[in-house]
Amino acid sequence: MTIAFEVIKECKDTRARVGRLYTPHGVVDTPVFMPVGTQATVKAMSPEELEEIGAQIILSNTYHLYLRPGAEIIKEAGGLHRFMHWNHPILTDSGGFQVFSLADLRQINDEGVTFRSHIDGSSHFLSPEKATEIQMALGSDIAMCFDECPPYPASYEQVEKAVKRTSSWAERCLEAHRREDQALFGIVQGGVFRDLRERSAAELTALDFPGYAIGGLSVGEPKRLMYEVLDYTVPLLPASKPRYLMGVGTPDALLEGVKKGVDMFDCVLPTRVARNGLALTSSGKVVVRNARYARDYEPLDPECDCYVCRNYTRAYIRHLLKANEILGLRLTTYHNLYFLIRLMAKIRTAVMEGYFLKFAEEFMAKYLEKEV
Ligand SMILES: CCOC(=O)Nc1nc2cc3nc(NC)[nH]c3cc2c(=O)[nH]1
Repeated sequence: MTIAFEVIKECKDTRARVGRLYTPHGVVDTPVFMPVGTQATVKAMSPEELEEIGAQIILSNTYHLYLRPGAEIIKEAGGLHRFMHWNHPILTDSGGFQVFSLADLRQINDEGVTFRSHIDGSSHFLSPEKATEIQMALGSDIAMCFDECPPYPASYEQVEKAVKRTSSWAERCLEAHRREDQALFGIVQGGVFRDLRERSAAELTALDFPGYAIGGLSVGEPKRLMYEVLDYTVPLLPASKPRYLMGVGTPDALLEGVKKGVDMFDCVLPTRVARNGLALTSSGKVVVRNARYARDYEPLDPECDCYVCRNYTRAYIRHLLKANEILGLRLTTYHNLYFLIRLMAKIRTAVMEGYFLKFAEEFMAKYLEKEV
């Protein structure tokens, strides 16, 4: 068995659950937040710092690594774990979403996708088989099926077409997948249409994947619509397998997703907003670049016990960011990742000890009470 998942504790009054994901590179306690390491690095963080922060599993992007440095180099280097010196679990996406959102798409048909590289304009073709081969070469612990994620809003016909393709491409990925030490997860599409979500889930669960992602969300739809889709989509997935909500998210969305039964999350938010000088704190967002922090000698988050909050002030980090000093980026990123990973640890404890709903309510009351 390349991957095994066990539910350790279920919440009484919500769908939240604590689980354990066993992978070839180690065990992952869920619910888990996965830092995004698009180009084989979580921007501005070393693997040792990620371990210090408590990161259990990271995500890397197939589309990017295929274009640069190329799957062959990473394979020759001994695979992605060795190449980037990260000896814990790695999940790679299939490249589908990236092609749609980054490359200038030349053509998409039932065979696959022809696109021009966003780096040098060269022409490429990605198919379910190719996306699977690349992920086998990278050697991630969890690979994702090559899917079609429609934009939002999208017509019923557009979404239906994407569901059909995603299901047929999922079969082709399964057919092409040959690595015993790598799990392949299916991705449920269907946009915001209940019958299409039901159809996509039925077709994918029939293929008996070891885990399932809920795709096609966090693509610009209102949050309440995302939550509505989760409410009727999560129950369609096998309770004994991990459920992964892609591209989510903010602290409130993480809490809501856990409440609705999601086990795995990824989002560029903590690293991306750090680059804009925004820190996540227990009482809301702190835009530490603002002049109001020039003489603020408090830590980013007075309630945080991370390395950054124990040793640096808002005034110093603001100075670094204003001066475009690399350390400013690093410190803000370190804290933001720690904040989200710590939040997931608190959520796991709250579920284990039976006070998750109370924890979620108290956290949200504090977090959204003000833009600090
Ligand atoms: C992470 C694995 O994903 C894939 O291989 N395909 C895929 N990726 C997505 C990434 C997304 N990020 C967001 N919001 C930031 N929404 C996403 C949806 C998908 C998706 O449907 N399909």
